Amino acid sequence: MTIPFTKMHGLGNDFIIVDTREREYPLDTNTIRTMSDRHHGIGCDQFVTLSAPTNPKADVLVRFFNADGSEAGACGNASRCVAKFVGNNPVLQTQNGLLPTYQQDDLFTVNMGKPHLDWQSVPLSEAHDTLHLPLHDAAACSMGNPHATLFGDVSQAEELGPSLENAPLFPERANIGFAQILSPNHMRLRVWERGAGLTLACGSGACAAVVNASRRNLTEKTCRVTMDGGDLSITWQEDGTVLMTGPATLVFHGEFA
Ligand SMILES: N[C@H](CCC[C@H](N)C(=O)O)C(=O)O
Repeated sequence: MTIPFTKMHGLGNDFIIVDTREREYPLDTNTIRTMSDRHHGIGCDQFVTLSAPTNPKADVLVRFFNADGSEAGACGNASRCVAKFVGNNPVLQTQNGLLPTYQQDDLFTVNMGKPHLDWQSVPLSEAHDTLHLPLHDAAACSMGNPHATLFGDVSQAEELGPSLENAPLFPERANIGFAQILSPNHMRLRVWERGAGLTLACGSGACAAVVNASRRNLTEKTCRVTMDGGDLSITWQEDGTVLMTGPATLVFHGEFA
């Protein structure tokens, strides 16, 4: 059986999307890893499945898997791509709850929900102030997936990312953001992603970085985040939820043999 898929990206953070709403496909972890492999398969940072929602307030149920086959509770860039793929401003049902989406011209906004700020929710393996971890003085929060943000030099991502992703402090591993504050409303960010490595952009990582930076009074709650693949606009709203706005690009449709 061949598996139809759609290839999309958000600022170069790329995805395979398989729509199982009309028909099931054999998508075990091995198949996901093979399809995600850039040499033996199609290649992507994350693999995304769409299925019928179980919540009547949602339009589509979305699951996110890293290239290593591990499941992620959130994926901001992929959420914008799913909003474009499904159309009509769908509400996404995800592990992190219902995410409303809005399109304006060629930009897509996803309400990524509220960040989780306590150590048990990140999660950490022991109690710590999530604003100042005993690990490069990083700040941590969850956007439905674990994020740690280091403030300083973005060039350290490749050097420090692998060990920090797997640090004992992160029992579920973590996405590691390296942020440089440029102004109260602008930062540079690079993210070493859990299960995927260094990506050109990370939507949930950009949300986490703005939440963490504003908690430390390093930026305002509205901030432009410039990553290797381009810019996202992030706003941590008064109601506690985080808006992320950026592009979503369709690359091609295909069939995996
Ligand atoms: N690229 C995604 C993040 C994937 C997160 C995944 N690496 C994990 O949490 O395991 C984004 O745009 O938010």
